[in-house]
Amino acid sequence: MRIDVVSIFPEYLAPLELSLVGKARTSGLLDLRVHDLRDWTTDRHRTVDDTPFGGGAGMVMRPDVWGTALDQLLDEDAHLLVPTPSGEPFTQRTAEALADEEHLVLACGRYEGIDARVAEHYRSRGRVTEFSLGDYVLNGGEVAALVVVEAVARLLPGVVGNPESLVEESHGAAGLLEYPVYTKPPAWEGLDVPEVLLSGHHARIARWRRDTALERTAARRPDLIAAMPVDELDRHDLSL
Ligand SMILES: Nc1cc(-c2ccc3cc[nH]c3c2)n[nH]1
Repeated sequence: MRIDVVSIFPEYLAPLELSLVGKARTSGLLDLRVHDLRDWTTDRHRTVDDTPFGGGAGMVMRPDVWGTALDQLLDEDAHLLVPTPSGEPFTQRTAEALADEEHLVLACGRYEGIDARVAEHYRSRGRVTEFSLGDYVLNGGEVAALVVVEAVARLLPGVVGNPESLVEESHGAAGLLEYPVYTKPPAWEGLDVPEVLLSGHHARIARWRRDTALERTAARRPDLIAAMPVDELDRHDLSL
């Protein structure tokens, strides 16, 4: 998979040289290229923004500079991803779908955002997804790009050492939150590890983990339970 990330702060993406994503790049599993949007400017000051039509505070990123950059980076099978507070939610399902694609291009905005005509223009030429990480406002799209690259890269075959660990995870196939995990020592600060986990009884351990995941999900994310298909609820012995 190839991922291009365009930003006026390319150094923000430096953490993607580390750990699993860094190894995926070195091994060739992931072809990740980070670009400075200002490399596509033509004026002496390398200007990427201007004042907003209609007035208001802040600056807006110019469509022409983005257009020059994206015309160069987007090929016919590329999927343009634009982080924005007004986008559709980015979820594990989104990551799973993106992990099957050949080429992603992440356009990281700053200031008050990117001129709306950029997404509009490229929608007429290929796939564009404006997405949000959640209902809070960041100062730019770079943090969202870090999240997307990590969430997608870890799903690529060969990136995570033990693919089993991708099966049982939060918001995984069961759509439940993860159960709590424990390791040695068995007692710490007067707190013990749940007995069942020391029993070696795999069926009971599996049941405890599923029940605890359900309890956590019902308590912290009732929306996930409400969104669960009826046959899934039945599978978890849940009836609403
Ligand atoms: N979920 C979420 C995305 C953002 C975001 C994304 C891009 C830009 C550009 C300027 N401000 C931005 C904020 N905030 N929160």
